[in-house]
Amino acid sequence: MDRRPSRPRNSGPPRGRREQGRPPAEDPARRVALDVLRAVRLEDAYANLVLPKLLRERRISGRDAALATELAYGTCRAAGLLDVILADCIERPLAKVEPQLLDALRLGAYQLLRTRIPPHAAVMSTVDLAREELGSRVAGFVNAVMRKITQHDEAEWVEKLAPSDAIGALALRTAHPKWIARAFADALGTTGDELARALEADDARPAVHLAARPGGVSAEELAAITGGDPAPYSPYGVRLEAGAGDPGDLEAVREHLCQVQDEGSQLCAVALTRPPVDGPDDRWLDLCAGPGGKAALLGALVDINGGTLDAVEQAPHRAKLVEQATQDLPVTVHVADGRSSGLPSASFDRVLVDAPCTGLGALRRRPEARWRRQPSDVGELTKLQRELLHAAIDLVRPGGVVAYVVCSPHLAETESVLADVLRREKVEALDARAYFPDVPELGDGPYVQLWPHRHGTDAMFCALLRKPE
Ligand SMILES: C[S@@+](CC[C@H](N)C(=O)[O-])C[C@H]1O[C@@H](n2cnc3c(N)ncnc32)[C@H](O)[C@@H]1O
Repeated sequence: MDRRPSRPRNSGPPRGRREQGRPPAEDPARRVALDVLRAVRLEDAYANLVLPKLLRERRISGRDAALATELAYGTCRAAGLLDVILADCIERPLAKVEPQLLDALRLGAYQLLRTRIPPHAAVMSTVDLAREELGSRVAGFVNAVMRKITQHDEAEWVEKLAPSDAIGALALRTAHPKWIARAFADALGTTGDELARALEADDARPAVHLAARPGGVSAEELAAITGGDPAPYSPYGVRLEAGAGDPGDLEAVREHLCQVQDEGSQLCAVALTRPPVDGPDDRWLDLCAGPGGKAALLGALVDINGGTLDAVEQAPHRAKLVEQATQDLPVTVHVADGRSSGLPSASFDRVLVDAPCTGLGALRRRPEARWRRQPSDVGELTKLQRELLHAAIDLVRPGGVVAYVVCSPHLAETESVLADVLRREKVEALDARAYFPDVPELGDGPYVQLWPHRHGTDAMFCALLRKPE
């Protein structure tokens, strides 16, 4: 690789002389953020797994941890937007900029455009970090690029660089790839400002939601213990403020009184339990159980009535997580492909298919995911989704209920899967809205699509099907 830094466009002579030669400031927060960006780039790591690990290892807490979190997650989330702006400031294509240097530039650009960090501090700290990474030869270049970015605020940059089509412009403004903005538009329509509100909500930091373990504590008690608020819709939900620290550290989570679980996920799991069924109702199945969030909720609910839950998970390490999440519940974990689990046909009263999906509904929680996912992922997943749903319909008994759930609003993974399966199977689609009581804005049914901007949840989709007697 050519190791010369690229020259910024119209940069003139570097203005960073004052900083050159100065020893790098102690800057643990930015250092960690940069290391997260590197792990995401080089190891396909998940930022929300790497960051807490690095913070623990380096004993970073308090304000430094909060800053590292804001910078690491924010930069990952905004990467595509930052790149469009950086590309305008640098003469050569970004693909030709050294990757470590590009990480530092993205981190700096994020600070300049999307935080209240004073510009001089953002510029100087970025120059320092880049110099630590790559030596003094890059200092002038980084300084010049950063100063170029300060010439406009985010809104001005977006106006300058946005494509002419409405969805493309909205995608840039809300830091989404265009294909994802289009998938949201397909599900929501493009009239009014709802698409903009959906993409904006998807670009914001989400609150942490907890689910109180049924039969353990109530949501009100959990709220009092954790300092959160009872969630508006889930009978087990508690919402904590965004940025309230690592929820895994909460004593209530460690003691299995509750788990971290989006309120939308809670609602979809609970919806499976709500349609009445004639006859026995004590054998439930979770066909795609890892890492075990919904299995823990369902296991606790079925336990109250003396029933059992079977939990199938194909990936052995994720099956272990299901075991851990459900260790004191009547749950049997099977490591198997849900399409050929070996479990007996027509033997379960309720079956959940929480199918593998693009996760486009939970982009808020997985900062880098929007830039990693590709449109080509969708086709492969929808085949698996259809096959798993057929298997679930085989496994449920006549009169029993199947919930098909995905964390995505993409129509190919939601309505199209249902349309295809309903053409081939004799099952009745229930009006799922009836089993999300008091949840507003659920559309025309029969399926439920939750949204961050409407419900404050992930964009979970839920269909409920009944097998005829
Ligand atoms: C959306 S996640 C399920 C989340 C889980 N229900 C929860 O609430 O924690 C989908 C899971 O399905 C698993 N999976 C993928 N293909 C599978 C298959 N053919 N059979 C069973 N599980 C599968 C994945 O490993 C993943 O753990």
